[in-house]
Amino acid sequence: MVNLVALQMTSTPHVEENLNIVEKEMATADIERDSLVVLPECFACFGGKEKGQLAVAEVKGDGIIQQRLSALAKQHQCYIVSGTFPVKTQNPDKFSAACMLFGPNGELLADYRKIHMFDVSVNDNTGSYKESATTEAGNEVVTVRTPIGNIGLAVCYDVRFPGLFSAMGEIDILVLPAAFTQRTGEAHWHALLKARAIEKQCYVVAPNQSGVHQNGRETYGHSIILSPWGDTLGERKTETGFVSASVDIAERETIKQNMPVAEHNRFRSHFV
Ligand SMILES: O=C(O)CNC(=O)[C@H](CS)NC(=O)CCC(=O)C(=O)O
Repeated sequence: MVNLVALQMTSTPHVEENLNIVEKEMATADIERDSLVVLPECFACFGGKEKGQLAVAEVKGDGIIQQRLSALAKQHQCYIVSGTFPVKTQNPDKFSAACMLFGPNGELLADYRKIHMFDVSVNDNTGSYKESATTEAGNEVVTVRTPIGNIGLAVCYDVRFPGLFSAMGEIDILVLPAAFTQRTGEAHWHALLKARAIEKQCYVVAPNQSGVHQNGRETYGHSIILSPWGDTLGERKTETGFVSASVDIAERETIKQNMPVAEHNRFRSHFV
């Protein structure tokens, strides 16, 4: 069995404050060895000044956020997905949204950079979003084989693009850290995530930001864990805290044998 865990937060613009919340929540929860703990998008720094994240962006491999998450994974002997945090790029005016996976010995196992930029208008109190103004889009699909299963990494707005998940090929677990807005969350969060769980016949661990943030943005919460059949195994609608589910990855085999969609897919050649 594998213990899947999503941490819901209302992150602030302050890295130290957010790191302390993660460490406190993990200290109080009974995180089993080899659990997969997933943090939400922008867990370390959310909102604040327009370029708040730019100010705290780290160099890959050499930053306080990476060091603290690596140490936390080692301390709890678990896997930690870093939600996202800003990592410096060649462009001094932009960072990339890094979603890193740390293993139970603190080792860096994967480094995904959010591909789809949320440049949209939403009828909420923020109105228009222009993520590409400060964030450099990634361009690499990342999956990683681990002892607890094959893990695909995606972030927030990525969930709307089925081609990314087709390109991932066979995965047991999809992790999807998010900062979904209240408005689009009400409309699309559950439908999109259930669609990914059902079409990929995989588990989905989707921690979201929740509540009203210091910059006035409102995020939807409803962090959720879904089965390969699309059933809700756990959900946390509001407030900071964990949602978890203990699952048997082998259950996927029965679902796939009964409904071998990957083999029946007539468009498979288009992606992999
Ligand atoms: O910029 C920050 O401070 C934190 N980052 C975010 O909030 C990101 C980019 S603006 N949000 C999303 O991608 C929302 C996607 C979404 O809500 C949808 O696809 O409906």
